[in-house]
Amino acid sequence: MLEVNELTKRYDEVRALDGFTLDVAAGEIVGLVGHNGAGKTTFVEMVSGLLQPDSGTVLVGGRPPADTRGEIGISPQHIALYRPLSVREHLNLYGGIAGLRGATLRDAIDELAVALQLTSFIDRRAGLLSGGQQRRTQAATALIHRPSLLLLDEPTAGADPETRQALLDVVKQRAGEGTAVVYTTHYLAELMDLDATIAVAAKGRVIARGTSAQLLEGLPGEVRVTAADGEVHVSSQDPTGTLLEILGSVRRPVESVELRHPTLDDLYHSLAADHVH
Ligand SMILES: Nc1ncnc2c1ncn2[C@@H]1O[C@H](COP(=O)(O)OP(=O)(O)OP(=O)(O)O)[C@@H](O)[C@H]1O
Repeated sequence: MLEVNELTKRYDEVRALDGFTLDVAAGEIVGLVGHNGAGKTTFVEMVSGLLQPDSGTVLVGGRPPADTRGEIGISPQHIALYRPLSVREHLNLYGGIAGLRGATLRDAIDELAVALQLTSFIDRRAGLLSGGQQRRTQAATALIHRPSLLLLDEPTAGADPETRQALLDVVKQRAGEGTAVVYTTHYLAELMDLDATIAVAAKGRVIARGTSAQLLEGLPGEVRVTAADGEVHVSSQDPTGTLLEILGSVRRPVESVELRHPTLDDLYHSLAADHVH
């Protein structure tokens, strides 16, 4: 659905993108993670057609972004709502631009209002909403026309747990219907919840890509065993096997056992640590 090949973009001496390549299939959620300044937002802006690359190509469903605007839904990192317009007016506006009319538009608004819990403030002006309510409204403007590609740039930044879960549930549902999703976040736990594949960006390129299981393979976990005569704490690629080995050799009563398998946080630190600007 999305094919991005070798994008480059320079701002004077800063290489914002430096050979950024990423494919996203229909129905796939790709979690795009990386340090501040890794190039994630620049990439999202290029796919949405807001920014031109110096070189490289972007294809959405085989066509350039400029020809596919109605098929893309974007929730930018910074809240971009019209303060005097109500939530319903936003959804009418965005849905209308995408060609939705009459009962189809009304049904789409009703459905999203329930899914993203907008109902209680749907006729309130955006300027009077809380941060979390604005986040949900912004996400709704990206979803209203059922785009085939969703670009969500830190959609849950500053959101409370309920807001976050409502959004994650809608994203999962849309992916289940075949929408391709690029989901930029610093909250790695969200990507586990979404069952997303992961792309790690650093210095303007994707340095690792795969399922979380693929990317976690080979990363060490930790085992800590405390016995009456002291503590053993080791890093191991097979924490369960190592734990059993230690338990087999301990001669004094064991007081506590701690076993930690590698997480996405470990992956993130191991891959991105060497690539900070
Ligand atoms: N308009 C601009 N002018 C100059 N430099 C820019 C501009 N936009 C981005 N950059 C630089 O390009 C690099 C990539 O920025 P980008 O916003 O894409 O990173 P990011 O991965 O989205 O970061 P964050 O996690 O902080 O949102 C940074 O070094 C940034 O300072």
